[in-house]
Amino acid sequence: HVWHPRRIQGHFRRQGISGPPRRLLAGGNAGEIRRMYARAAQSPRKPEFRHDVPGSVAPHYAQWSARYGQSWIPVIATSVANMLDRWEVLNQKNSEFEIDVHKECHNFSADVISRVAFGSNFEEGKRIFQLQEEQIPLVSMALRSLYIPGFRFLPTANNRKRWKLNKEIRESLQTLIQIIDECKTFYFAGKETTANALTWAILLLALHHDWQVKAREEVTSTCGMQKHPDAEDLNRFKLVGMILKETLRLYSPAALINRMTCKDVELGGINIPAGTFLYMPVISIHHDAEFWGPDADEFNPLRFSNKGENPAAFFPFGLGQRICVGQNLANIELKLALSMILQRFEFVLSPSYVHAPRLLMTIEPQFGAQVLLRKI
Ligand code: HEM
Repeated sequence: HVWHPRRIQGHFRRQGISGPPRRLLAGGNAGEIRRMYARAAQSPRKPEFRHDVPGSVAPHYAQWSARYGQSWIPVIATSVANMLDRWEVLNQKNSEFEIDVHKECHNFSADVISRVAFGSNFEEGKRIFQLQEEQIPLVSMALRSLYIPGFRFLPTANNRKRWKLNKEIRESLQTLIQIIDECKTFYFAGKETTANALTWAILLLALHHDWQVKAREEVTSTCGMQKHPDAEDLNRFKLVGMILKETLRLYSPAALINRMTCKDVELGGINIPAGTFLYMPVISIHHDAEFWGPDADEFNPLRFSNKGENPAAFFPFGLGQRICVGQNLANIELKLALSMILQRFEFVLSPSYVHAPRLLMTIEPQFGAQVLLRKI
């Protein structure tokens, strides 16, 4: 009873998440919560009919979240900082040095999804990510090849390899937690998409140096060159936000969204029978000159400067009931990582970078994303 809360508190502290101090033998923070409610109830009645409800209804949340912050940001910032510290070590001669940011971004987003969703770090989840990475080309091939009913049950070499990987992933996760399939989606959806979005954002800013300079100015004028951005800083990063949207438009990691009709439907005046496999071509809609104008294929973050977005033309996170549950996390993660990279490094494309976007479940640079960095 006494040790368990301390262990839990230690567990969160190690991940950079602090909270109110624990009171020994007082039922955790229950006493403090009771006092906060009592104070809220005694505070003078307000003459006006105002709607600032949370302070009276959830006083402990209002006060603690203001004092200790919301949890993702410091955790993710620690993860970015670890990556950037490693980059600095590579830069011992204090000159320009090359990094494949594609690999780096994958390790980073793997670390983040492990920490925020599973409470472990990348080292512990490594085997699961390796196995899922091996699965990507197999699944990608299976999706593209001719469909023969029952084929996926035949013991072909490819299928046997898929089954074996699946079994190993399942066994690795079983030791961690019980809701296996949800966890597989979380690991995969949380890592690949975000890693590739960050990779493309870095490549685009390496190519468009003017935007890199403007974005860096925005970041450093808001929170300097040292401080890890907090939630309020992130809200002020308008240009960084526009750059990320433009990245998600041009290189939408989820390039195609699949659906299978479960009953006969009519769509746009066409009858579609049950069991038809449909693609929503997100990437093509994001590049449609009819909607975006003649510069649809150009990098122009300004197009996101004022007007609200049209969800029929811009939906990198999907739409409707199955919209991405990780959208919020992804946006915070991308903004934090990009702004912290801008604080510490200047970068240009390396001559060894070869532009070859390809779809392998998500859109990735086929030969890596080599950029030359220089510490600021
Ligand atoms: C830039 C990053 C990301 C992009 C572009 C993205 C995109 C998407 C899209 C388009 C869908 C809908 C798929 C469909 O309708 O069939 C989706 C679903 C999903 N995403 Fe993301 N995602 C991103 C990051 C994340 C992260 C960080 C997580 C993990 C926390 C995550 C977890 C999920 C899950 C669990 C679903 C399935 C939701 C459901 O079916 O109800 N995603 N994502």
